[in-house]
Amino acid sequence: MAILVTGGAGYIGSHTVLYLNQQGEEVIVLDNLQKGHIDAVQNAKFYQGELKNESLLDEIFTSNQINSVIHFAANSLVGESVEKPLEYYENNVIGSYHLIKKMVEHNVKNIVFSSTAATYGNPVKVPIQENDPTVPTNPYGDTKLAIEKMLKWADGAYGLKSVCLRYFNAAGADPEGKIGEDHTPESHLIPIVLQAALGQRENVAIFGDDYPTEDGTCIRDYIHVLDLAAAHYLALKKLHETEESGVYNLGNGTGFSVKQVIDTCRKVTGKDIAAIMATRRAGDPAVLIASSEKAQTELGWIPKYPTLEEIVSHAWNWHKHHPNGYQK
Ligand SMILES: NC(=O)c1ccc[n+]([C@@H]2O[C@H](COP(=O)([O-])OP(=O)(O)OC[C@H]3O[C@@H](n4cnc5c(N)ncnc54)[C@H](O)[C@@H]3O)[C@@H](O)[C@H]2O)c1
Ligand SMILES: O=c1ccn([C@@H]2O[C@H](COP(=O)(O)OP(=O)(O)O[C@H]3O[C@H](CO)[C@@H](O)[C@H](O)[C@H]3O)[C@@H](O)[C@H]2O)c(=O)[nH]1
Repeated sequence: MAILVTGGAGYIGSHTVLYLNQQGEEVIVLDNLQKGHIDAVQNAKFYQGELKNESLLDEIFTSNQINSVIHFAANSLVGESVEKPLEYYENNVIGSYHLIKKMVEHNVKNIVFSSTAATYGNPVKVPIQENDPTVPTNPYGDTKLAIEKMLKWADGAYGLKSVCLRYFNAAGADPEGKIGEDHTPESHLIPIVLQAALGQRENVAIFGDDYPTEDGTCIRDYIHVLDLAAAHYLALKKLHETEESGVYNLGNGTGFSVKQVIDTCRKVTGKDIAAIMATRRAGDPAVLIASSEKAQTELGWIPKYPTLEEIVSHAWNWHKHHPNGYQK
């Protein structure tokens, strides 16, 4: 039996495909390559196409023996979603609707869904627990919450079992350096700081230093991309064993401010990275830190690379050797 990975040519998807290969699983990838890279897909049957292409989904589900789906494909940038909310509802919510509809029709009963810390909005407390209020501060988080709800109702009506994984900030790269992070244009903090370390940018702009945090900059919980990959595999196992749906946070439980991330990158790279102050980016909550106790207890998930130094080192290894990402 095979696992269908949507968005498997993207950053987290490609690392998960690599991890699934290492576990001996057969993997099929669907990606429209709007953001992904074909060279990031290791050892999987590849379909280039859209989530909303129902006839393509029919072909994928009929010509392969798929018993589970891991669903990464989405638009996923907080700032962009504030500027282009309708694109986010169309690609994320409507795209997922077509996928879920086709899963139900083809009797595929298990899905692991990429949700996000952005479903919480400004947390009422940190570390955040799964049953804390979900009040997104940006359209992106709202689309992910809508998909979680669609999955919940689909479980009740059709017995479609889902695990929604609310990841905090994915970072790092394959420790062996085979694949890494390449978003174009790049908007994520760690790759931007490392591009500055490589001299590809003059400096890093810090988006706001007037947040209610110790140094005034936003605090995030950075989690290694391969630890996320491992959690998907554990989530699938749990779905097969228990046939119960669930929602889990995935983070390390430690927060780092933007300034602390830049300092760690300076330390790891040995480069003098210039930073300038800029205004706040719309939609950013001040602090996001996970409690992942539930994932640890119920999925048996233990992050293998929990320190920010390791995460940045693996990212730096990738960026140093692939300064232009997947571009030849
Ligand atoms: N990067 C993070 O820190 C983070 C944190 C929390 C949640 N997530 C979620 O994880 C998932 C993966 O994130 P990522 O950083 O790897 O993003 P990414 O942009 O690198 O990967 C998404 C992939 O999906 C593909 N895609 C998008 N829309 C599609 C569509 N309609 N049909 C087919 N393919 C489509 C893109 O081409 C891309 O390869 C997303 O759902 C995102 O919301 C990411
Ligand atoms: O040039 C930059 C880029 C980012 N930031 C700040 O750095 C922090 C992290 O930003 P970024 O790396 O863009 O990640 P987030 O906006 O926190 O979002 C990521 O993490 C979320 C979960 O927390 C996911 O849902 C999103 O998909 C993923 O992009 C934020 O405070 C940004 O304002 C800067 O100050 N300067």
